[in-house]
Amino acid sequence: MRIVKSITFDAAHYLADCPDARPYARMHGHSFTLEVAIDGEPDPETGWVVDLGDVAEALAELRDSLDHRLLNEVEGLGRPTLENICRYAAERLRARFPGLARVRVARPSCGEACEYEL
Ligand SMILES: Nc1nc2c(c(=O)[nH]1)N=C([C@H](O)[C@H](O)COP(=O)(O)OP(=O)(O)OP(=O)(O)O)CN2
Ligand SMILES: [Zn+2]
Repeated sequence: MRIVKSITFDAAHYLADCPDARPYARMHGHSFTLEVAIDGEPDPETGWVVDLGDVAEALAELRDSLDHRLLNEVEGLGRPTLENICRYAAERLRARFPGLARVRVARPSCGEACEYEL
């Protein structure tokens, strides 16, 4: 089975060194959604794959590191693309949730998303 939980966050970023001086080379902001999927067999006693309360706790920590920040300054994130935000989240959640199967980061207002299948 697969359980899914998501958060939203708002953050600023810029993508320097773009070809043709694209507008996103300048600092601007987005609302992001970040969704994780965790696979596993439900425990026969608890009836859950993992406690969604634990997932909520881990996602709140992750959100704290991203929300209302300049993503270019977030340590360990690298160039703030959707791809690197997915990787950043996966690196922080993997050890705690070995069944982590997918991280999806989207910018709904732009119709853009990256899906990282682990
Ligand atoms: N492979 C990727 N390509 C691009 C990424 C990315 O994360 N991965 N990111 C960008 C820009 O950051 C992104 O497209 C946003 O650019 P922006 O100009 O801000 O987008 P919009 O104008 O469409 O969005 P608004 O919210 O309306 O400003 C580019 N490529
Ligand atoms: Zn952008």
